[in-house]
Amino acid sequence: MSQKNVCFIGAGNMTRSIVSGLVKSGYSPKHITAANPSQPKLDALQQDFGINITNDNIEAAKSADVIVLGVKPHLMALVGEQLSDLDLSNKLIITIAAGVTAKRYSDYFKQEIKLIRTMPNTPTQIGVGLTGLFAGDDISAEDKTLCETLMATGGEVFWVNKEEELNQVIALAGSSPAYFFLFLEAMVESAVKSGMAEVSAREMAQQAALGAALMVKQNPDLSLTQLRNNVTSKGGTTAQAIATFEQGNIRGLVDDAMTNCIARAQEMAKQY
Ligand SMILES: NC(=O)C1=CN([C@@H]2O[C@H](COP(=O)(O)OP(=O)(O)OC[C@H]3O[C@@H](n4cnc5c(N)ncnc54)[C@H](OP(=O)(O)O)[C@@H]3O)[C@@H](O)[C@H]2O)C=CC1
Ligand SMILES: O=C(O)[C@@H]1CCC=N1
Repeated sequence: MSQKNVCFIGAGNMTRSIVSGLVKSGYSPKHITAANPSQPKLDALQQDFGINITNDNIEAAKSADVIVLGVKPHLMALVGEQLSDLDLSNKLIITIAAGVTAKRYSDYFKQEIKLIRTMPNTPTQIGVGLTGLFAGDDISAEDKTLCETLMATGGEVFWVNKEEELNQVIALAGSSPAYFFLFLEAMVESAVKSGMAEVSAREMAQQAALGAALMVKQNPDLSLTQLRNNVTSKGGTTAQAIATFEQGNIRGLVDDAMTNCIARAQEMAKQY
């Protein structure tokens, strides 16, 4: 991969995940800079990955070929204002923010910019992430390849044809690691309530989750229902657990959660 200078504006959770994926895949930390107002997260990134750090967004962006916007959506206007005096015409801007539409960025940065919208997730930090990507017709094949190559260091990439489809990527992959963590939390809480040590309960639940995820991935010809049925003996223990989930309308609950996730992204798109 050609080593472009990449800067991250904002050094929070998602920036850390992407930087980790990049460096672990062999991207030179000398070509990576993170900018953040407070110091501790920057220090941790420098210590863990050897990247350059600064408190100055403009300094970071000046020497960058690629600027990754890693701040919360409500701060995007402020960051755009801060960088608006720079000539950004030769830089590729990648945003990871949920719910800020591509057309808003030219207003924020007060100039036409080359922008690709992405939706990564935190498993990117260990190379098993998924990033949804959207580029308008104005973006060159070269810039698309550059963005894809950078984001693919953290796992799989998936281009969407319409910008609205990124909201489905949020519900399915950007936000969803938190759903699975919630499920594991609930399992561990139940086991602890029954008297098991938390550390043992977590170990068993996490190994079962890992095994289940790998079985799904390694058996693309088996339906999810088949994989579930293979665990579920008639009149047995799993059947009782599954019946309890179904009685609690787990499918309806998941549908509501994902629908509300998408609705929030749509609401944010009007807000920011
Ligand atoms: N977390 C996730 O799983 C995912 C997040 N995203 C998107 O990533 C973006 C960041 O989320 P996340 O990493 O979770 O958030 P974090 O709060 O962890 O990180 C945001 C960072 O931005 C910094 N910051 C605040 N103001 C500025 C500024 N003016 N200039 C530069 N940096 C600034 C904050 O610094 P300080 O703490 O010092 O205020 C903080 O370190 C969001 O837009 C979100 O939608 C997308 C996919 C998944
Ligand atoms: O919760 C959020 O808004 C961000 C986007 C996807 C994951 N975290």
